[in-house]
Amino acid sequence: MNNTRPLGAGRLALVRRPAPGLADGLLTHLARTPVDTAAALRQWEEYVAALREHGWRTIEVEPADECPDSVFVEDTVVVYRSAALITRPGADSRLPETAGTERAVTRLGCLVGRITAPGTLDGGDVLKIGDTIYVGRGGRTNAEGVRQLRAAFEPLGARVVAVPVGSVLHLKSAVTALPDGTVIGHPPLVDAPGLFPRFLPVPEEAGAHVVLLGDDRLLISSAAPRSAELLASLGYRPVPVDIGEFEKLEGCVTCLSVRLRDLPPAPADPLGGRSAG
Ligand SMILES: NC(=O)NCCC[C@H](N)C(=O)O
Repeated sequence: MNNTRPLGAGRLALVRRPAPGLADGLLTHLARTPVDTAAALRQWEEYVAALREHGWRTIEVEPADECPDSVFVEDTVVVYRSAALITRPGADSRLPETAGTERAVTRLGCLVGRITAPGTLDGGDVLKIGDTIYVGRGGRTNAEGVRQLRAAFEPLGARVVAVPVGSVLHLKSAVTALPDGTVIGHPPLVDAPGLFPRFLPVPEEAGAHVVLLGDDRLLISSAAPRSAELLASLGYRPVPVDIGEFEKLEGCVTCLSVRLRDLPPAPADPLGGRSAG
């Protein structure tokens, strides 16, 4: 067994540089505390570096400097196989964020669809586990958004499961999944854990969010050391990152990137295929 991972071998993540007005980002469940924009930029750079160090090629979506929340790029698109569904964010101030994301996924050769009014859907409400797509129906994603997601992806082979979300901003503020499909979450914030076939409680809110870096590595907030310890005890290798300035704005490790899978190879791309983990 060896630990080498070929760099640039098909793992691709979209990221978006923080807007100058980041500190004015939306808050729904948290009280506002001052955000240090310079520290946030450093944290974002370290987050991007962590993706790269673990074999991900990162692509910067063009900045949306007029939108304070644009760094949370995950909310603007949902990718399943090679189809990219551009969202219609549930907060009006975030609507202009999608245009740049659409240009980025179009350049990557995705089939592009759009959530249209009156549907709303934030990417943070969508958790994919294999061909099962859980979608949170909450403050940002409405029933019409769920219907449009189903109509877009079920013909491609997905099964869409709607999950009520009440205590947190997005479904993925409450739960994410381990590489084996086990859903993890901090119980006080998970409205319906029984909807998931396997559910593992974690001791911290920030410990509910992991990004699968590949192999057994999990990107996790440094604000969740006890959850990281739990995951390490299960044979995973947590990779902690400090995203404290984004957590003040109800962000988490998942929402700062969009990991792409199953994209067709782009002929002009010297790296070839992009099947991501
Ligand atoms: N997917 C995510 O977890 N996104 C976080 C978005 C936070 C931002 N302040 C918002 O309220 O839209």
